[in-house]
Amino acid sequence: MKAVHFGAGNIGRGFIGELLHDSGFEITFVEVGQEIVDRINATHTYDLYIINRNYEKKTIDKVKAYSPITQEKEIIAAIVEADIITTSVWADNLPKIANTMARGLKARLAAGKSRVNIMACENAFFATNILKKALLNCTEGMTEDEMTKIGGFANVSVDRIALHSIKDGVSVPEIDEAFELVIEKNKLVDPSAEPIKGADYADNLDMYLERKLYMVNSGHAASAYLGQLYGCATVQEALANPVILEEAVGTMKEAAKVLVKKFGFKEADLQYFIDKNIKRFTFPALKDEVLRVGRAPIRKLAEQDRLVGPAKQAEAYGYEYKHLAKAIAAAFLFVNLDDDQAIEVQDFVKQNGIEKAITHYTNIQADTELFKVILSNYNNLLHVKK
Ligand SMILES: NC(=O)C1=CN([C@@H]2O[C@H](COP(=O)(O)OP(=O)(O)OC[C@H]3O[C@@H](n4cnc5c(N)ncnc54)[C@H](O)[C@@H]3O)[C@@H](O)[C@H]2O)C=CC1
Ligand SMILES: O=P(O)(O)OC[C@H]1O[C@](O)(CO)[C@@H](O)[C@@H]1O
Repeated sequence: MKAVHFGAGNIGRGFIGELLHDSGFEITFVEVGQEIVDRINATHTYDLYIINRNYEKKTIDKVKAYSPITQEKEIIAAIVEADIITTSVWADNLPKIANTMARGLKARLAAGKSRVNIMACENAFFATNILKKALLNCTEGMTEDEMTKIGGFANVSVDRIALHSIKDGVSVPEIDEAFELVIEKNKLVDPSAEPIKGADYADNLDMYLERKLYMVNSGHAASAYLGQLYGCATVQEALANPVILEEAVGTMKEAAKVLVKKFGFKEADLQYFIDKNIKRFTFPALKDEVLRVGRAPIRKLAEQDRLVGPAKQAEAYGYEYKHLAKAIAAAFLFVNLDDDQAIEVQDFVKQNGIEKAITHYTNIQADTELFKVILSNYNNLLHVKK
């Protein structure tokens, strides 16, 4: 079986690549980083390291890689022959891969090939739908009809901590042993076939996506943003501070209350889920930088994303959101001179003031209680900043 995966980064090689390999796929990566492409093609293998098993090495074989800049013809040919197509390039980059993927899918249609499962494995709500939109709107412009004829576009929820270190000048993935990949079953080409071993298959993806983004990612983001304010370099350092731990767990609990109401999750199950994830975040051998976990704050402050999403829903249900509001306020103070989004937020706040920034990035209106709580937290946190 053959897989084409766009993005040979931490999740691409460290998570999706591993599962595809273990499910019996030969993988063709499509990757803009030439050094990663060359490294993969040098041996047609790559290594990954499992953090919780004392960084045990695992070698993934039967892989090759193409550059989308110089090898589009080869990528199109690989898409024609693929049994599955996946991505992990960042949701914002999906429009950038759309033309090549559309050309491949159109060539596949022309060749009379069967429908293929397509999944965008990104931390975003219904990322595969975002990819579909990009395929519709790109200059290559696929129609809805063409997409239906050639693809089973299944959304997924992606949960694994995948970091990297640099070995011989190239990044190598380091992964947490625990993971969860939930696949939208009814959108698959054959809903009764389970193409990726180790994944879960569900019809109601909303509840799993919200549990992942609004609980795992809210607590993680809160640790990163507050951690930086308290002078911590890693999430592990941050969560060793009981004040930050309480805030991070608080965001997860506030989100959990919403999910119990909305989807009927059992409170005890979500409490277990919180404890399990705090254990994952604080695993002693893990050194996860607040700069990585807090990266791209504009994406993380968006209305539907990990902090504002649950806060708005909590407000609508009349539930508490004080921890989420504090984490949102802290995100507005996140500094990383290597992160374009962090720079943009800081510049926007400087030029327009925090009030305008809150509404601009979160779409939370100034006349709401949530807005006021975020604003007062922001002003208090200015004094904490180290
Ligand atoms: N790292 C993690 O622990 C987790 C990451 N995710 C999600 O997975 C996605 C990827 O994250 P990471 O792997 O951490 O990032 P990464 O930066 O390590 O990997 C992304 C890869 O995509 C490549 N890329 C970017 N644009 C491309 C294009 N146009 N064509 C081909 N390749 C392209 C980059 O060069 C890079 O190698 C993101 O959406 C992230 O939110 C989800 C859960 C956990
Ligand atoms: O990848 P994002 O959306 O920037 O989120 C940061 C981190 O959150 C997690 O999904 C888990 O909390 C990661 O491991 C991830 O990389």
